[in-house]
Amino acid sequence: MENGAAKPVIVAIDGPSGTGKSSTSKAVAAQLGLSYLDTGAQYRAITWWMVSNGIDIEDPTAIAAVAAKPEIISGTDPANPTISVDGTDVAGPIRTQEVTSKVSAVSAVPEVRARITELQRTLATSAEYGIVVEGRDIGTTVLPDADLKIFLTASAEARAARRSGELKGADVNATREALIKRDAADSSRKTSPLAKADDAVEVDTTALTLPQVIECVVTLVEEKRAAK
Ligand SMILES: Nc1ncnc2c1ncn2[C@@H]1O[C@H](COP(=O)(O)OP(=O)(O)OP(=O)(O)O)[C@@H](O)[C@H]1O
Ligand SMILES: Nc1ccn([C@@H]2O[C@H](COP(=O)(O)O)[C@@H](O)[C@H]2O)c(=O)n1
Repeated sequence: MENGAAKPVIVAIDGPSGTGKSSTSKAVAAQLGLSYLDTGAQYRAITWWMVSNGIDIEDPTAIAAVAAKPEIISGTDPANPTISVDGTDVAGPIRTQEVTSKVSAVSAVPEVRARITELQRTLATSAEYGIVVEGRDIGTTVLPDADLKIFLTASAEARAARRSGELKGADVNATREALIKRDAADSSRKTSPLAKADDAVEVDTTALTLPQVIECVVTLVEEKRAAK
């Protein structure tokens, strides 16, 4: 950990599924003494609540009507990121296949995005030493004035291989199709789609190891900090 007397720095890391956003962001934040926010976990948490409360995921009006109800709390320590809904730890349940398959429909609802975006901005502005925020629309919508914006990419094949390794032998082709489907839904929604900000630095991670990506991002953050 290192934070010294440096001014707070806000880093936005966006990109499609499986490009390494969470692994990279957590490691960079830990190495530089910054907070860390996984915004996908927040969208998964509200999706988990909708499913648990019998809300019809195919009905955006029904989702919008209850979007303000669940209390979602994110812990931003990169060594122990937490996520709870109405006081219940949902770190495990939000990673189920059911939530993964439904999250894009819930996250496309404008009232859900407005609610979650507000939470994200509050956390980002209150981080004492700065924060690494990872998601799909951080550089474009949530924190358009971030000090540094990174857009991670990787081939669908590399991302599927990474994910199926993580899911202990899941079928690579099925995993690849599921990733592509979720990216298409996230990129084509009307409100705040997955997109690279014009001023983001694009890092193609296909041929890079995770430590190489982390080193690349740490260097970019240090350069920004030095220039502040
Ligand atoms: N450069 C890399 N080389 C090899 N494996 C990697 C690399 N980056 C990440 N991984 C692995 O790929 C998997 C997905 O990474 P991670 O969860 O960080 O991606 P993500 O972009 O946050 O995905 P999602 O948006 O779906 O949550 C993890 O098992 C991680 O360890
Ligand atoms: N800024 C964001 C972050 C995430 N989403 C939605 O959440 C889903 C899950 O994200 P993971 O990173 O945990 O895989 C993602 O597919 C998006 O639907 C978002 O909309 N905006």
